[in-house]
Formats: sequence, structure tokens, C-alpha cells
Amino acid sequence: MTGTNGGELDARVVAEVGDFRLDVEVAVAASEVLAVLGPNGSGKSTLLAAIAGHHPLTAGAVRIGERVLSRTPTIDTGAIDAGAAEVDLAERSVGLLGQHPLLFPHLTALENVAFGPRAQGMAKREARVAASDWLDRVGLTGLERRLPSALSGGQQQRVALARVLAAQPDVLLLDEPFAALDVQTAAAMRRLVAEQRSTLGIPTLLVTHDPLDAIVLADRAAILHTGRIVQQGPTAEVLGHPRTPFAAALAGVNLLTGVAIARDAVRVAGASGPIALRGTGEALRVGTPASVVFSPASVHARAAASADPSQSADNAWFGAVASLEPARGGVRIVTDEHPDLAIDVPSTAAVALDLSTGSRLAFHVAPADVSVRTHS
Ligand SMILES: Nc1ncnc2c1ncn2[C@@H]1O[C@H](COP(=O)(O)OP(=O)(O)OP(=O)(O)O)[C@@H](O)[C@H]1O
Repeated sequence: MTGTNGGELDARVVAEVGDFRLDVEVAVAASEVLAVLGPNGSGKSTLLAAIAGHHPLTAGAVRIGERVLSRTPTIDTGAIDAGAAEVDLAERSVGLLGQHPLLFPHLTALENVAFGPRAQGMAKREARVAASDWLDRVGLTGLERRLPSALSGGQQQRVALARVLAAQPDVLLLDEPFAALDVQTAAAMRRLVAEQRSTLGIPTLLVTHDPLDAIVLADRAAILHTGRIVQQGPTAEVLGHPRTPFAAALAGVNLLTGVAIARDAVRVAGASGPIALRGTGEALRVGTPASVVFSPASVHARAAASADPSQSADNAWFGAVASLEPARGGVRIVTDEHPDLAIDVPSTAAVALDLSTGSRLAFHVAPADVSVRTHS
């Protein structure tokens, strides 16, 4: 890598994989971490691959500061003259760390880390000193001479991080770097990345499935859905005001969208008929798109007879249990009627309800626990 450690990552990426089309724009300042979250197949890895230069752009441009890494001739760049450009992989100065460390198995930890500086022309002794320094920074002093096969998975991932950083990249791409680690090792690795980010001063894109990563490590979060960014902003705002059911699920709340039927009520569709949900929050305009947000734990469940009249009441609905999963302090219920809606009941209630797949339940959520707002 021949980076100059300078500048913001600015990428407009249009890329195709088979029938799938990714079309996103991201700007990440130096020292900033942008978490990219999205359901499986939404295009997260394709975005990183396009920035890293492993996947071609159909249209767009990738820049770090003044350096153009990729550009297609079709883009209207304004300041930059048209014409395709593609910087070689070795020259891009992009550090990519994925789920698996992918170390050279025949090289020691030290040699793995020294590889990048050596490839950049650093003298052997100097590269070894730099590598030793990086291994120290990731907490592996004393293990320099070990081969990867003699290191734990977590230690190998630390070596991989040191190897990426030793090459002094201009941008860091992290593709679920903690996903293959056990909980404790992942926590330690998360701390390590958090420590490094403040001293590195380079833009970082972090692809993750875990909202904790976004909260702990990122300044901003972008939600990717079928190849488009559907929400982007400060992490607290994205998780605090989710605009998609996916973002809501990450934040641990339910989000349902529908149409305002009163200043404080929204009608949402369900497989067995609409539900009217009354709540507090923004004053809604009748007939316009609106959404409701409430916590899974705020919903009350009770056994239901099929002709229960509460079906037609506000804030009440029926559902047949589609799946049951463990939840904090109890059980999470998902119904056939509203697969995007989670209901958490305490263990004692779950036992009393004698829950099983197909059980028919009546649900109720108090208006005070429902937040209503305009949905744009
Ligand atoms: N070789 C391929 N041929 C055709 N389509 C592909 C191929 N590889 C990936 N895709 C499609 O491209 C889309 C984006 O995939 P990508 O791996 O970028 O998603 P992702 O968000 O990283 O998913 P995950 O969270 O599962 O890793 C998906 O819809 C996928 O089906």
C-alpha cells in the first residue's frame, strides 16, 4: 500500500452481481466510523468489495481525499474530468479485515504483520520492528514467533488486525470482524478496534449485524436494504428513530407502518384484518402514511377464543404463534399475522399461557406505550 493517510472516503458505488444492483453513496470523514447494517443479501459485502477494488463499478467513483481509486466514465463528476480510472489493488491503500483472519499459515505472527511494510519496500529489520510494535498494540507481545496454527481464533484475528494496520491504510473496511469470535473474545476485539480508531485518523466502514457494534464503535449508521441506503445518520438517531422494520428490530423495538386514521392513531394491515393503534407523539394528518413504534415487552398476551370481541378494539389484535424464541427474562412470540412484530412475555406468563406453535392469543398494548409519527 502506498497511502498518504489523508482524507475523507467519498464513494458513489453502482455495482451489479447477477440481477442484484447496488446503488449507494457514502461519505466517511477521516477518524469517523460508519456502521453499515442491513439484512442478509442487502449488498453490504458488495459495497466493501467495490471500495476495496475486488468488484468492478458499473457507475460511480471511489475517492479518498484527492485520490481517485475507481471511476467510471459515465459519472457526472463536475470537477473531475471524465474517463475511467482504476488503481491497482496493491496501490489502493485500503485495509480490509473480514470474519476470518486468512493469515499466511507458514509465516509467524511477526512475519505476517511485517509482510505489508516489507511489500511497501521497508527494510527487513525496520519492518520487523514495526510489526513487533503493532503486535504489542494488539496485545500479543510474546507470541511473535508463533505460527497461526499455534494461536487461538481470537489471537489470529488480532494478528490479522495488526497486519492490516501495519500497512498504514488510508481507509479501513471491517466486514463483520467479530462474527466468528466467541462472546468474550469478540468483546476484547471490539475494545481493541475502539482503541485503535482514535489514533488511526482514517475513515472506517464497519459492516455488522450487531447493533452493539454500531453503538460502541460507530459515529453514524447506514441501513442498507436491497442495494439502497434507506436510512443514514448518527447511530443514536437511526436506532432511536428507526424507519424500517429491520432498523427497528436492531434497536429492539417494533415498527409498523400504515395510514393515520386520527391525530393519534394509525391503521396497519395484518393477515387477519387491520389493527388500529393509538399512541402519543406527533400530531398526524388523517389519510397520510404514519408509523407506530413500541417495545415487544410492552405488549400483553392472553389466551384467546376465536370469536373474541377485543379484535375490533383499538390497540388489540389476535395472532397464532408462528415461533417462540428465548428473550431476556422470558419468551419472544412471533405470530403468523405479523411476522415483523415481536412480543416478549415474562417466563411466568409464558408458562401460564402454555405456549406452543399455533396457540391463538389476544394481544394488547397500552396507548401510553405506543409512539406514533408521520412516516416519510
Ligand atoms: N455470485 C453471485 N451471483 C448472483 N448473485 C449474487 C452472487 N453473489 C451475491 N449475489 C447477490 O448479491 C446480493 C448482495 O450480496 P452481498 O453478499 O453483498 O450481501 P450482504 O448484505 O453482504 O449479505 P450477508 O449479510 O448475507 O453477507 C445478494 O442479493 C446476493 O443474492
